[in-house]
Formats: sequence, C-alpha cells, structure tokens
Amino acid sequence: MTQDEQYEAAVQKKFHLEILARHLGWSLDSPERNYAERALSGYANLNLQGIAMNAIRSLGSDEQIAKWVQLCKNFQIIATYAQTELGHGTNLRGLETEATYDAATQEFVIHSPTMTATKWWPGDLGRSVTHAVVLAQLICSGVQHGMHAFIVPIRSLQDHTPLPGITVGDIGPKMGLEPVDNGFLRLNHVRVPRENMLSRFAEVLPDGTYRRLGTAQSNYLAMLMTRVWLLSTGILPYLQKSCVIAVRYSVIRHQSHLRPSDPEAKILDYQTQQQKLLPQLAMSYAFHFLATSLLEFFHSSFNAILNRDFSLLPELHALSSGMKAMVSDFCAQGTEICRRACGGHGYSKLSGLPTLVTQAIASCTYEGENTVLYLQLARFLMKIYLQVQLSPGSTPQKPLPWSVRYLATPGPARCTAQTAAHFLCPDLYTTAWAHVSFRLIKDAVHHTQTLMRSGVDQHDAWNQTAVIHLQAAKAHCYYITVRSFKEAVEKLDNEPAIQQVLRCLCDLYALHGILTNSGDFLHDGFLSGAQVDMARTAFLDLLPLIRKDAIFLTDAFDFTDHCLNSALGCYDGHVYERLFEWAKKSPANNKENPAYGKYIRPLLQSWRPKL
Ligand SMILES: CCCCCCCCCC(=O)SCCNC(=O)CCNC(=O)[C@H](O)C(C)(C)COP(=O)(O)OP(=O)(O)OC[C@H]1O[C@@H](n2cnc3c(N)ncnc32)[C@H](O)[C@@H]1OP(=O)(O)O
Ligand SMILES: Cc1cc2nc3c(=O)[nH]c(=O)nc-3n(C[C@H](O)[C@H](O)[C@H](O)COP(=O)(O)OP(=O)(O)OC[C@H]3O[C@@H](n4cnc5c(N)ncnc54)[C@H](O)[C@@H]3O)c2cc1C
Repeated sequence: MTQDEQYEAAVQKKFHLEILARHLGWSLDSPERNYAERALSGYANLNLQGIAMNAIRSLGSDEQIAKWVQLCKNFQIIATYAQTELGHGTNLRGLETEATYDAATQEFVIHSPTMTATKWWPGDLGRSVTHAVVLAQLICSGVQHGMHAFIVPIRSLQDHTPLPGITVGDIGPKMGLEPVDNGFLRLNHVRVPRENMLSRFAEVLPDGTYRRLGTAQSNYLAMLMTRVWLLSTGILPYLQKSCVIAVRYSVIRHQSHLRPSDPEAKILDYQTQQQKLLPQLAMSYAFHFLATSLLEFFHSSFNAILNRDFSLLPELHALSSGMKAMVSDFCAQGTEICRRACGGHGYSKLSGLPTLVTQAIASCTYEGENTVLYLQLARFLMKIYLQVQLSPGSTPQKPLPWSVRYLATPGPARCTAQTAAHFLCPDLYTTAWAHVSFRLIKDAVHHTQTLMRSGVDQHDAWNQTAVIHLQAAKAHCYYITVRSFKEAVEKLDNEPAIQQVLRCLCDLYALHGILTNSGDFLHDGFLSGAQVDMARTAFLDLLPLIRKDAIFLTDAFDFTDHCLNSALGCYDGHVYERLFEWAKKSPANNKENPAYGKYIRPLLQSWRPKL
C-alpha cells in the first residue's frame, strides 16, 4: 500500500472497531475492548485520543473530565496531545507556545510566536483530529506561570477544514509508522474560553488572578500516566510478537547439520540461536510482570495525587521514567535480535519483523527520550542515597520508598555461590543485582561530590558524571525487574508446573543480565572470574530446558495469525508457501514494468548497432 492507502486503512480499522464496540456495548476499558485492540492486525489510527484522554483525566477538573472525556469516548470529537515543538521536546520549560489570558473577554489567546514554537510530531494531527490538548506557557497579567494544558479546536466539526488562525498539516515521511499522520500546528492568536484550560492543579480566575493548586511539575502528570499505560499496551507487544515469529520460524527453518550424518537441524537447536532468542523470551515475561506491578502502583497512588497528596509522586515519576526507558530500549534491541535471527527472510517486510523493529525504535524517543528519562531516575536515586547517608544506621523518620529500600541495608560484599547450581537461586541473583546497583549509585554520587568538593559547580558536576549516573540508573532498573519477576514467580505456589517453567525464565533473565554486564560484578570483586564461569554454565544449562517449552511459551501470548501479520510466524508453519503466495500478490508482479519501456529496453538495445 502507498502511505495514503496505509493511512486510510488504519483509520478504517479504528472506525470499524468503534462501531463494533458501540454495537456490542463494550465500554472503553472493558476486557472485550482491550482484547479487540490487541487482536487487531497492523496499525489502527486515532490512538492519540487515548493519550489526550489521559491528559484530561489527570489534569482536568471533575467538570472538565465529565464534559471532554465523554465527547472523546463517543468520538464526537477526535483529539491529540500537542506538546512537542520544532525547537523543544525534552525541555518543557523551553516551550514557546503562549496562552495569554484576556480578562476583558475571559479567553486565552493561544499563539505560536516563532518558527520554533510550531507544534511538531503529535500523532493524528496531520489529517485527522478536530481538537488538540495544547501545552503552552500560561501568561496572566504579563507574568509567565509555566506549562499548562488547553483544549483547542483545530478543525471544523462540520467539514473538517482548519479553523481560523490554524495552520496544520503532516510532517512528512518517517523511519516507520507510515499509517500515522504525525503533524505540525501553528496557532495565530487563536481564542479559547477560560474553561478550556485544564484546571485540576492550577486555575485562572475571571479577573486574571492565577491560583496554583499543585506543584510546579503537576502538569507533567499526563506524561507519567501515559508512560505507565504504554508499557503493556504500546511497547511490550512488539517484543512479544517478535519472539512468537522468530521462535516459530526457528523450528520450521532447517539449515546445516549438527552432526554430518544427521538430517539438517532446526535452527532453534543451535545453542547460538537459543542464546539469541530465549533471553528475549525471558525478557518478554520479565517485562510483563514489571508492567503489571507498575500499573498496580500507579492505580494505588493516582487518586491520592488527583486529590493533591503528592507524597508518592517522586517515586512514581522516577520509577515510571526508568522503566519506560529500559523496556523500550530492550524491546528495540530485542525485536532487532529476533529479526536478524530469521536470516534473510527477517529482512522481508512479509516477516512482519521490520515493522515491529521500527515501532519499537520509535518508543525509545516518544513519551520522553530514553537517556533523559534514565537521568530523571538517576537524580532521584542520588537524592535517596544522600538521604540515607545523612543518617546511616538510624531508622529514617519516614520509611524509604519501596523500590529503593535496599539502599538502606547494603548486602554482603562477596557472592557466596560455589557451584553453577547456586546461581539458580532467586535470592542469590537478586542480592547480586542489588549489590551492583547500590555500588554504581554510590560511585556515581561520590564522583559528583568529589568534583563539587574540588570547586566544580553543582550543575557542571552533574553533567561531568552523567554517564556514570546513567549506568547506575540502568542497573537499578535491572534490579527492579529481577525482583518483580522473582516475586511474581513466588506467588505461583498453587501452580507448581507453571511456576517451574517461569522460574527457569526468571533465572535466565537474571543471569543473562549478569553475563552481559559481568564487568560491573567483577569490578569490586563481588564475583570472581570463576564465579562468572559458574554463572555462564548455569545460563547455558538453562537454554535446552527452556527450548523444549519455547513454542508453548510463545503460544501463551495468544496472538492470532491475523494479528501477527507475518509469513514466518503463522501457527501452521507453512512459511515457504505463504512467502511465495504473498510475494506473488506484490503490486510489482501485477502491472507492467514502467521502467522497461523508458530505460531497460533502450539500455539493452543501445548496443545493437555495434553487435
Ligand atoms: C499505541 C501506541 C501509541 C503511540 C503514541 C505515542 C505517543 C507519544 C506522545 C508523546 O511523545 S507526548 C510528548 C512527551 N514528551 C515528553 O515526555 C517530554 C520529556 N520531558 C520531561 O518529561 C520533562 O521535561 C523532564 C522530566 C525531562 C524535565 O523537566 P524539568 O526540566 O522541568 O524538570 P527537572 O529535571 O528540572 O526536575 C525538576 C523536578 O521535577 C521532578 N519531575 C520532573 N518530571 C516530573 C513528573 N512527570 N512528575 C513528577 N515530578 C517530576 C524532577 O524529579 C525534579 O524533582 P526534584 O527537584 O525533587 O529533584
Ligand atoms: C513517532 C513519534 C511520535 C511522537 N508523538 C508525539 C505526540 O503525539 N505528541 C507530542 O507532543 N510529541 C510527540 N513526539 C515527540 C517526542 O515526545 C519527542 O521527540 C521526545 O520527547 C524527545 O524530544 P526531542 O525530539 O526534543 O529530543 P531532544 O531532547 O532534542 O533529544 C536529542 C538528544 O539530546 C539529548 N538530550 C536532550 N536533553 C538532554 C539533557 N537534559 N541531558 C542529556 N541529554 C539530553 C537526548 O538524550 C538526545 O540524545 C513524538 C515523537 C516520535 C518520534
């Protein structure tokens, strides 16, 4: 399909889903609805409606939620979340779009004062939406109050033409996500009523008085909510689908011989193929349990935050930032590993894998660029570490947040494992990860403090140690995923068979991380070289155990053939027949070759007179 056809097909899909949901009475977050979304093949557009609703639910007053969420749910309006500008995406304090209050008319005047203030990237904006949640600098009586959210009509509800003062369009071709109309938006003194500023955490009174009801960062809550929500709905499925395709293909594909006298082997029987794919499978499960526990934490704290109790917010922000960065980083790497593990056919779009790779790569940038997000977590870890060091050994006045409680009680300085089997113990490897994370955080803080003691300014000291802080934040994230996987497996006591299989995956996930970061474990002698060898033996011994269940473990994700949209990953294993059938359908095979008459024939014939 051309890009235009892909766009239309993706809108069509959303249209049919909405009509079906309405007809069958599926509410927005019902299991039926979630199942249908997950079962769709390819991309459905108008996804930013969900993100705009997150913004309204988290930043709007109760009355605003009642009004606007209902309009969105019914698709009486179609909305996007328009925050990023041509000049600024990360640094939200640098956003240039202005919302100036006019007390005479009780309206906000929304304006793009410069070229770099042009909104750039919002999904569905280019051709589809009628409204945008626009993030702009609020100005009341000449005073700037920082970023606030405004609901701005963009296109006519009658004929979809841009409204007066609006310049809107598509930003052009991208690396992937072809069906999505990511857009640009310029606003020329567009007026919206006072009620259109989302006002849970700040309001402007009719006379222009500004009242802050939350903190300076309260209006970042929409991003936090979306980061948590995206993990299981928007990011992890790319890795899970890639695992299904690559593992299924690897039992169909026969190539070379394990022993000269044997028939050609299934490629999944090669240890190196298992070493590529099975850690990705283990990761898919690790991130499933992580996303579930983060969602539970979010649900248990969200209402308190809406009621302006911000005590859990720093931890939730730090944890969700780090986890979004880690999950999207590893999913991007993992989808590419799966793609390459399928050899030449993995490079064909008919495998489904290139599309999954580019989707996963996009998630490393949207909803917060990953390095920037890791550094948010690092900043939190440094604070907690310093807080613990201020009163070492004493019981803190209030307990530390649960995710960082281990920073108060350093574990043993050496790993006690004496055999490979000892590494198959969840307590042992969780302690190992806690140790490395603790040490890296401690080192990063000490480096920063040493610089500051030598007279370097605090901000420069942070910048000069940011790479070390980044490494610490990544280790902390790994530790949290190992711990959440271990706890999820422990809860399966009444399902011993399932527990056993998942225990193997949990072991593999933890050991794979230790082996790929072995320098960090060897650095202070926590592990010896001999112990790393033992960990490797334990890891390699796990591969054939998991290999025997690999197909079941991927079937368990419950993706239909239709949804996988892959010639390599179909349940029946008819890979070659399907590749051939699908290739024959390519438009290139069903029309005259336009280059033949114009170039190929003249080229071939240009030599004739001399022959
Ligand atoms: C199904 C598939 C659909 C796909 C759809 C794709 C949708 C994609 C949609 C988008 O991409 S929307 C655009 C998303 N944009 C971003 O995520 C921008 C990333 N930037 C930020 O989040 C913030 O600007 C950043 C956190 C990087 C820094 O903000 P600041 O420079 O204002 O904060 P600073 O770093 O100075 O931190 C100040 C304090 O605020 C805290 N803070 C920052 N963000 C917070 C937050 N969100 N919640 C709570 N606290 C926060 C931070 O921890 C710190 O606390 P402490 O002072 O106690 O140390
Ligand atoms: C597919 C896609 C969909 C998107 N959808 C939307 C949407 O719907 N709505 C919307 O508003 N936006 C959307 N975006 C924009 C997206 O959220 C931003 O691109 C993202 O937040 C990163 O910001 P940036 O582009 O300004 O990157 P930059 O911040 O310019 O990053 C460039 C580099 O600078 C580094 N850097 C920046 N600041 C720092 C720092 N403080 N410390 C260290 N390093 C730093 C980064 O690590 C990175 O390496 C989308 C983007 C993509 C790719």
